[in-house]
Amino acid sequence: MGDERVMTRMLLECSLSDKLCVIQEKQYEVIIVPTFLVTIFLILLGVILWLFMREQRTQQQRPGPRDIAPVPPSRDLSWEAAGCGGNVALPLKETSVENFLGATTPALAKLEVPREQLSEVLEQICNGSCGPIFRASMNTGDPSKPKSVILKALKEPAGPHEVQDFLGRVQFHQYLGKHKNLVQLEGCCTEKLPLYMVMEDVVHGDLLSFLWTCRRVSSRVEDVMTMDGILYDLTEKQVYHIGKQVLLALEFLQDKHLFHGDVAARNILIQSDLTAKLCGLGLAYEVYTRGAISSQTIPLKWLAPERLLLRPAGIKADVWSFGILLYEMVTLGAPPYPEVPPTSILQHLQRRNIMKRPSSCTHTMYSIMKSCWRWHEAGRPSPRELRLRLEAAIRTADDKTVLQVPELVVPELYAAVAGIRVESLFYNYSIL
Ligand SMILES: Nc1ncnc2c1ncn2[C@@H]1O[C@H](COP(=O)(O)OP(=O)(O)OP(=O)(O)O)[C@@H](O)[C@H]1O
Repeated sequence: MGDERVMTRMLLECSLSDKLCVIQEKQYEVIIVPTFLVTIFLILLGVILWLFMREQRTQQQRPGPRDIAPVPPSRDLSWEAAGCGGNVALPLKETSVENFLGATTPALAKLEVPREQLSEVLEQICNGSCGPIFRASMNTGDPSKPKSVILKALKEPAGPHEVQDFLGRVQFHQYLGKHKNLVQLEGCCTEKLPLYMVMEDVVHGDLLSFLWTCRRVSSRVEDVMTMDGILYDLTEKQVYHIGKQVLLALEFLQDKHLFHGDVAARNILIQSDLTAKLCGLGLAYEVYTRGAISSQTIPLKWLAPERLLLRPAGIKADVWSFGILLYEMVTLGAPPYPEVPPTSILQHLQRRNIMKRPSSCTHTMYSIMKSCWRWHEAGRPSPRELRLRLEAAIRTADDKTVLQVPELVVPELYAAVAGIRVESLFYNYSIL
């Protein structure tokens, strides 16, 4: 150490007693190293601030759930859904699908399900708006307990826009989080093509098929029909029970400044204990990304007047459709306004016509339906108010008489009267 000091002093050409030389000798420790450290610190601080401000700017540019200002939907009110990525307006910075997946997937890493875990595809259920929907088996780690899941795939070939839209849908589910009356995202496979959303399997499928299966001649409770552990009968009380769960899901969406946009029996999944789960969240995703529904359209007979008139719509349009859903349930899946052609529905409503009370519907339930079908949104109850009315009605509702409709459904006829393309009905119903 001492030798080193003498050497340094010799190099600096100063004597051992020279005080200034001590400062010069220690300049590395006293001046240069701290200055260097402070400079590094300032550079790091600058980078962090820049990253923070960039993040803030992108968040402001993205129309998030807080700034949803409903704007009118597009003029195209056909019956056909435009589907996944059909009309996504987000700017696409990455040009290749691989680049895009590489840049986006870290955000979804938490949800990533290793593909090896998805052992076998059991069946294709239908073609959804983004691509085929499969039922598959997922390895849970315990070979004796494989789990059945639903895989919503992105159809191939897919371009960057479709990929971006699909990933946006996955992130939307992630944003929504869990609610027991919304179909649940379990994970995703998004690191490479083909892309999948992994959803919980709601085994008994959609409510419309369930309602059709409930149709039968007999009304005796002893003749209760079961299949795969589900009871195919429905009482007034159960109609309220299912309706209440749908309203809880709508309240959840409303709290997030969203609305569903396509409330109908075909978009409700049902479990054997009659737990109802709202699915078909494609339009809610549009509301989330754009603040309004524009690229997809839904069957006209479920739409509130403001939607038919292409005016801004919100949760009260869902309330209108909820009234139609009650009608669907109490008639065991009859098409709404059977005597009105789908394209004349707006004129029909403009003449202030609403559906008559079905014979199977009590006056209490019909008065709830009528409150949903008030022309002006402001006059309709909120989902919460409706739920409270349903909860009050449940207390005195009939829990014994099984709803019955003897006529069986011919899907093609139903589709024509309801104004739905028969291929877009994912029905899976059995005549018991
Ligand atoms: N989790 C699920 N469990 C059981 N069946 C399901 C599930 N998800 C979807 N299905 C079946 O697939 C059909 C279509 O589902 P869904 O409407 O969610 O798909 P989609 O056409 O991709 O809609 P969107 O684009 O609006 O999300 C349902 O009616 C149902 O029969």
